[in-house]
Amino acid sequence: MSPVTPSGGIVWGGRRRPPPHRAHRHRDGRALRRRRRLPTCRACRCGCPLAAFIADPAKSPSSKCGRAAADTCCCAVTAVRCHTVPAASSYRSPDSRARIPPAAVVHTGNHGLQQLAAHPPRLDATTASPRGPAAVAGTKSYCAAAAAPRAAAAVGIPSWRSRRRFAASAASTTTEEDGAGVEMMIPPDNRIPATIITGFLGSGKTTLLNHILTAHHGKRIAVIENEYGEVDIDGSLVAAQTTGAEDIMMLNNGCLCCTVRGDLVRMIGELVEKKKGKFDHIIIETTGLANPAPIIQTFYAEDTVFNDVKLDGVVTLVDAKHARLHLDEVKPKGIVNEAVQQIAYADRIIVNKIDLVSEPEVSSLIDRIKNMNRMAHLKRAEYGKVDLDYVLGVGGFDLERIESAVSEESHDDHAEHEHKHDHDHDHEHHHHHHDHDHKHDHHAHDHTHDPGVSSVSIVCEGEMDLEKADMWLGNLLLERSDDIYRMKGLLSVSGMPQRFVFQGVHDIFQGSPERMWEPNEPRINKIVFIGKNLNGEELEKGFKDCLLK
Ligand SMILES: Nc1nc2c(ncn2[C@@H]2O[C@H](COP(=O)(O)OP(=O)(O)OP(=O)(O)O)[C@@H](O)[C@H]2O)c(=O)[nH]1
Repeated sequence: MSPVTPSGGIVWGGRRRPPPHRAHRHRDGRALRRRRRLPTCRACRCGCPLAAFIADPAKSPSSKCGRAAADTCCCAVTAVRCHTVPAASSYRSPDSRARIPPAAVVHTGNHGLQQLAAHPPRLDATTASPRGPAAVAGTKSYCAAAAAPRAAAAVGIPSWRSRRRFAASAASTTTEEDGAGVEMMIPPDNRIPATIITGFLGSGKTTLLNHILTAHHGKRIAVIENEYGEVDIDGSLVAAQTTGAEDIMMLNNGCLCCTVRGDLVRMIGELVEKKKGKFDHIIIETTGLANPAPIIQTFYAEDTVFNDVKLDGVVTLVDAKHARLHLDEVKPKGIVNEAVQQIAYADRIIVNKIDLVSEPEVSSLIDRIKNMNRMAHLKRAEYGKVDLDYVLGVGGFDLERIESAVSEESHDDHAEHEHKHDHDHDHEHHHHHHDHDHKHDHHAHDHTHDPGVSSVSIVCEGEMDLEKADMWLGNLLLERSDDIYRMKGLLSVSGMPQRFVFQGVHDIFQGSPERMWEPNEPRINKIVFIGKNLNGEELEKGFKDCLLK
């Protein structure tokens, strides 16, 4: 289930079920052995099999913060959050089981894209686009009553089949369900932005934090500092250098991504409750051994966090001298390599300590990092000295910035390229991305240098068949959501006058129609995946098969 977020996006979570005919067949058409019926989530009735959560409670975002996870899937946590999204007023679903924000576009499990196409945002009479002047003015209008049946569907619909039927009828009905001109205003997204600073042990996180805190930016920053041990060394290092204007909260004796995640939720809650209005930004410094994924998920899965705080970006420090050692480390099966994860989830990467290595060493490290995460911007630095707007106000999880994220995927290469020119070094330039600037055909990168984590980007012209795209993405996430760390895309959907943007972290997915396509604008689809063992050719084929023939 999914709400429209305060910024107008749609969020949903949980494992998707494939349509029945697919669920009972292997890809090659062989019939599957009949599956044992698994208990399903009781809280949101999404139909998610709970086996994974029962077998591995750690997989449930709720389990770490003390909520019972036994009969609740990750969607249910999302559902709780959905119902408490602040809104001008709230809609009570027909069965009165849940409060739904009035403009909630509640997805129907497997047909998020289709639902969106059926009910794109209705433009305000005074606005040209939901992301145009309306967004600047901080208002967006959506069809209110259209949310009602979807909300009902979300809280009470028992099976995938009926949800699908509902989606189909919603798409074709335009009378009372559409609310006949009733429009609701979505409030602007006033949630407090939060930045996660991560990076391996000693990479320069605290140094960067001090650089931010001591700079003149006019922002009032609250800091949550996580230390593995009981003694808050970093806390004193940070505190000693600040003017005392900022709040520094310590989270000791555990790592944010596991043992003290509940404390993070509590701490953010406290900050918001007691000090709202007294700070403009939250910075969270993780331990050097943190896996950012569960921390990112906390921002979506926990009401107390989601309602008041939005994740702005993940900034990862990489120690130019020692990174290779950590990236090369082979971990036992099932254990993640934190250094790799920290790069894979980053929106901004700072290759720090470049004073300690030669230029060719930095360049080859940068090439390697870019192969792992092509979406993140990358800068070199000494002592974390970067412009503040490089790390604050990133909008890495903001749908309004998706386009630049997927388009600038190539720009950074150019920036890096220019950088190389600046330094006038004699080494090879890589023209990896130049091709697609000139032919809007296809292009997929499957970087195999790092067998683990890589980026795959696909660009192709044409219009997407919504049903096929929905099915493809649904099945992909069903099978591979553990391996797909980040995903961002911009789609040209057949019949949708706006561009459709989306971003996801594993199976938490956020999407929204964006500005109108210009009359002569080429209908180009772009999608970028970052994940483990990605097969670029397979992804490209699956994606291109969704194009209207
Ligand atoms: N030579 C050099 N040293 C640096 C640079 N950046 C940071 N350092 C030093 O590296 C050491 C570790 O920096 P920190 O900022 O504490 O690193 P950290 O990532 O917070 O470390 P942990 O909290 O232990 O994970 C400190 O002594 C810094 O002064 C740099 O660019 N060049």
